[in-house]
Amino acid sequence: MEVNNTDMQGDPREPDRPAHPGIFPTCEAGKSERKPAVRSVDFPVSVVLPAGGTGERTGLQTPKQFCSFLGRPLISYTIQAFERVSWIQCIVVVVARENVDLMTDIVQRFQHRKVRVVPGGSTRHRSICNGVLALGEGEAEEESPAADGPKVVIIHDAVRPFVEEEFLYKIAAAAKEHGAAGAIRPLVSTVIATTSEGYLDHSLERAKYRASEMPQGFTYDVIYQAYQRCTESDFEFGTECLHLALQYCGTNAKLIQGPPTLWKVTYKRDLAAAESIIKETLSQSACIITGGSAHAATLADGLQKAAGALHMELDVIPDLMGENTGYLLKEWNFIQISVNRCSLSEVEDLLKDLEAANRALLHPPVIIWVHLSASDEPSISGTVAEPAAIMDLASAAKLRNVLLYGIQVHQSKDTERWERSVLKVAEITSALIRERSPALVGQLLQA
Ligand SMILES: Nc1ccn([C@@H]2O[C@H](COP(=O)(O)OP(=O)(O)OP(=O)(O)O)[C@@H](O)[C@H]2O)c(=O)n1
Ligand SMILES: O=P(O)(O)OC[C@@H](O)[C@@H](O)[C@@H](O)CO
Repeated sequence: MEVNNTDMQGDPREPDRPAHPGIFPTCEAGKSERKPAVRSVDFPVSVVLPAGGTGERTGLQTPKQFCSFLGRPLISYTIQAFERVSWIQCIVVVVARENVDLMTDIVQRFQHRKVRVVPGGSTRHRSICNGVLALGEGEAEEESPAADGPKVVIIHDAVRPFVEEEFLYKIAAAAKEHGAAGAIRPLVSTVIATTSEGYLDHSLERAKYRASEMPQGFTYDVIYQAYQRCTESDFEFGTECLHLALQYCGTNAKLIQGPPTLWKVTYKRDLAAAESIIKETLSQSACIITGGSAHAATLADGLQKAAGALHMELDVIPDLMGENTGYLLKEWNFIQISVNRCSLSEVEDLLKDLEAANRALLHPPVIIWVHLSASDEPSISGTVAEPAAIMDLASAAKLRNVLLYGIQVHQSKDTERWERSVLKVAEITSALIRERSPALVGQLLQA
């Protein structure tokens, strides 16, 4: 099994690769061609997600792993990042005893698979140890774990939601080969030692050091024995599993430089950053449904031309039939254009399709109903949309975690005015998709 060994030799000042938060399934229909094939391991791998902390440094009452973004707790995003990896067998989530019921409810509500919830301890090491022991429950002897335990255990802070499958592969493969492996990142600040009086004692040469991040991987027997042999002081004050492997098992971890997305949510500002990344990732594309109307196709064409400046990729289709049904499985944003048709039947059909695809559990899909009044086309049912109708339908959709917005636009014969209207539709659409604001749900905005 070939593990890419250049990761460690990378220049610590190398330009960071663009953030690719791996929070969405890489196997989404129709998008898999945009992602390189991911590699798979051929040995059993399980995961321990320590989530038993209180998140004091956020200053919030709610532990950060349970803070919600777009209706889902942070930990659910992290679990999703692991459960979508086909070669991961079991995910043990370790939470404070008082949060076991809450965590069990989250697992059920978001239909997470392969997950076990176990009570944590008073420190991170104690929680991780509980998770490791839970994986090996069975006929474990003193110095060796249960025979049916996993070959490799990946340990990953539950508050690091943006982990990519390819990097998990690298860590698991290196752990299998070397007994332990860990993610590292270049240091941003220089590390200094202080005197007891609070003065500078000395500083470390930054180029020689790295920040230890997560995920980390261990062969099960290494991490199991490390926790069997470590001291109470390790349990109480330690922060580094790689150190335990070296200190108590003589296992020197292979270090692999990871992408910048491995950062840990620690402070309140990190929660805002995580929400921004999640929203950004959901907002990169949209599907315009024209219903086969020439006027709608003209508007769609104008929106596509404006989309580049709005950093969005727009696909235009007449309907969601045949091969276009794949959009229901891969797209998060839909723009339904109705021409001189105040009936919301097309939107109602789209809502039914989305419900059947069961996507809204993971993230709130967005539907933007664009009512285009074209003066030279016979009106089917009035030329002005009824605000109350869309408000009512949007309220019903919200209960199913689908966000429905409306835009009213008139196709002017004056080219300049029409171009301005098209640009305004593009700007409103982009903002609605990017922000997914609950406050604007059911509103009929004017372009
Ligand atoms: N007794 C503990 C303490 C921490 N953790 C987990 O270890 C990870 C990294 O720890 P950290 O970022 O320090 O989380 P908290 O301890 O919650 O944060 P704070 O120190 O601000 O309270 C988190 O997912 C946290 O939930 C744990 O499982 N059990
Ligand atoms: O110290 P904290 O509990 O905030 O976070 C844990 C981190 O120390 C840990 O995730 C990495 O440094 C890798 O060991």
